[in-house]
Amino acid sequence: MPERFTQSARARKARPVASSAPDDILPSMNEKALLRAEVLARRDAIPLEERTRRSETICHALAQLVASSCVCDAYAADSGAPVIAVYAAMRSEVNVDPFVSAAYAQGWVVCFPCMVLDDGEQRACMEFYRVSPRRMAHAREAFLSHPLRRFSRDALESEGYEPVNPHDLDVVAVPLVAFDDAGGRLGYGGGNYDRLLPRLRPDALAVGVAFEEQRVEAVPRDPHDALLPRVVRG
Ligand SMILES: Nc1nc2c(c(=O)[nH]1)N(C=O)[C@@H](CNc1ccc(C(=O)N[C@@H](CCC(=O)O)C(=O)O)cc1)CN2
Ligand SMILES: Nc1ncnc2c1ncn2[C@@H]1O[C@H](COP(=O)(O)OP(=O)(O)OP(=O)(O)O)[C@@H](O)[C@H]1O
Repeated sequence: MPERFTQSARARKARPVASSAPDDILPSMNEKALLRAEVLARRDAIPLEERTRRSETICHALAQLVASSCVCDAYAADSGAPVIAVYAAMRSEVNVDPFVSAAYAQGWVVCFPCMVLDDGEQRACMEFYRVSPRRMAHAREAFLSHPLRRFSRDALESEGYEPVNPHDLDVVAVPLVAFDDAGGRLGYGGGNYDRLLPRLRPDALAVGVAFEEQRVEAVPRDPHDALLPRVVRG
């Protein structure tokens, strides 16, 4: 698909930022860029077969965590289904496909992120779209295979995809570049999850997923950084 869907494509690599940034934020941005590059190299070095095997273990633990959380208890009482945000793995991220399969098998509602650009806006924002098992192949071609591309909200809507309000998310599996034992987290540098996490309901379960190689002593922390105390790692 779907060039008609796409407004622009940008593959991004971690790199030190340009020196035009204000002095007060430059040190942590450069520190983060260097840490990002170092941890991504460590994650990329895990052989694919091993990543697949360890991803399955992580997914199993994640499914158990969600099933035993009070989020699911609440739905069991009124026979509704929890709304779970996941992601389509890129590069060497933990592959959460086995968790997605388990979620569908439980009848949970599954949502994926997509970078959306509104008319006249410069900055894309991350929205979550519900994807039913029936629509999975369509969604994969439409937007899941291009996590960094920016899509037109109207084009997505005309294909039947409506964004989910973050307030309606019960569980969010957060992709990570790096994390520490104090809840510090680092992503690809878009600030997307930093913006999302404070918008979740207080009772929502946000949980990072990562390989042990992604744990670092301390992630540099800025005022905008949202903490993520829970990480399922393997
Ligand atoms: N698998 C997966 N999917 C994902 C994510 C992820 O981490 N993993 N994302 C996790 O975020 C989003 C895509 N990742 C992105 C990472 C960086 C930028 C980015 O740097 N964007 C702007 C900077 C922000 C701005 O415009 O001010 C840019 O391109 O300059 C965009 C998207 C949504 N889907
Ligand atoms: N809540 C926010 N409001 C405005 N800008 C923000 C917010 N959170 C992050 N940003 C901006 O996003 C940029 C990237 O931040 P940072 O390097 O911490 O991202 P990250 O944690 O790696 O990304 P992500 O949150 O997508 O995983 C920074 O320039 C920061 O100013």
